[in-house]
Amino acid sequence: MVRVGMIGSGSWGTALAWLLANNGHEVEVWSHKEEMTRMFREHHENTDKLPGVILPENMIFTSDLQETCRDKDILVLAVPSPAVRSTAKKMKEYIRFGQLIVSASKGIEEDTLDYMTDIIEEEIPQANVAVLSGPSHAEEVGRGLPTAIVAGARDKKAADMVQMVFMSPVFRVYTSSDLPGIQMGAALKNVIALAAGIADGMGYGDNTKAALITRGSAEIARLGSSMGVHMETLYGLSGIGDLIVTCASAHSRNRRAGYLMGQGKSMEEAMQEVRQVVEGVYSAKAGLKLAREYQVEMPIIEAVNRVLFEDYPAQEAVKNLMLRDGKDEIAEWD
Ligand SMILES: NC(=O)C1=CN([C@@H]2O[C@H](COP(=O)(O)OP(=O)(O)OC[C@H]3O[C@@H](n4cnc5c(N)ncnc54)[C@H](OP(=O)(O)O)[C@@H]3O)[C@@H](O)[C@H]2O)C=CC1
Ligand SMILES: O=C(CO)COP(=O)(O)O
Repeated sequence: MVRVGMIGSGSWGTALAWLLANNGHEVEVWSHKEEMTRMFREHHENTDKLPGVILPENMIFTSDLQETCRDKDILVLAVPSPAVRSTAKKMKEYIRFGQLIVSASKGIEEDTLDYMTDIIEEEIPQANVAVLSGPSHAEEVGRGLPTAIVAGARDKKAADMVQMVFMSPVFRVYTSSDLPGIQMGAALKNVIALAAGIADGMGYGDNTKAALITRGSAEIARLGSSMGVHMETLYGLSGIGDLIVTCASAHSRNRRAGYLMGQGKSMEEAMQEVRQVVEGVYSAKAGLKLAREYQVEMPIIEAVNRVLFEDYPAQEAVKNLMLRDGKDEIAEWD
């Protein structure tokens, strides 16, 4: 048994708290609003973001960040990516040297192009930082449906610790040393999922979806290759695995937001209707900045940016993607 502090109590923090409690660990859950803590204390359930997943009676809920960080073997940071830096800043003074913090958030910071683990390391230099990522919708993890995921860390001991703590008969955890590769796939799949959702919303078919997933994966691989991440990671659980689930699942908020935009809603209207964090909207600009910095062609990411931020009609964006100059898939002719 280890003591875990769950920092963030949206759908993902709630599902992970449920999983870890089922694994026999002592879990304390921090919410950034008192009203959320009251909801958890009263119902032992996140009635707003993950109804139906009942947390144990003995689980502690609080809005006191210091209390959640104190005396914990592991802290899991599961807040939306735009809130990771500010939350890490607040945590800093409560973290002891070498304390393990696992990032469960998916995103790239727009201004700095930092991954979530970079932000945590910058803000809390005394921490030992890891990441957990892969195809894992909270709605399914919270029902105990078999899921496989990757735990990444710079040192093997930290990755092994995360694997040991999270692993269960319904949650299989692989370890990895490729922190950038894991987080690049995690952030950019959300942008491609917006495109897949837009295509669904416009009434396109499975062929279109398969094309977006495959060519989206090619874009991410091109960038990954320029940035020196491992291709195995991008073709693994946190890359193609998460890309598939996010583009296809009915649970995906990114796909749903895209769907609403494909049906004619604005980005703001779609985000409001989804009522949960749509990370692809925050990572889209970061993806485009990286493409420009590393001079990599990323036409789908570019098209999503135009539709999101320039009011560009989705129909035109699809037409432009289809009518780009003919390209090779492989060009090793004799
Ligand atoms: N849901 C999933 O299936 C998975 C999610 N993730 C990742 O987990 C992260 C969290 O997403 P998820 O739990 O799904 O999001 P949700 O939309 O379910 O919940 C977000 C929660 O974060 C709270 N919040 C908003 N701002 C802050 C802040 N500044 N500090 C602390 N909490 C804040 C929200 O509260 P309020 O009501 O005030 O907005 C809300 O309770 C994201 O990066 C996501 O990509 C990863 C894997 C799976
Ligand atoms: O990252 C996720 C599943 O692995 C969640 O994706 P959505 O944010 O699109 O729901």
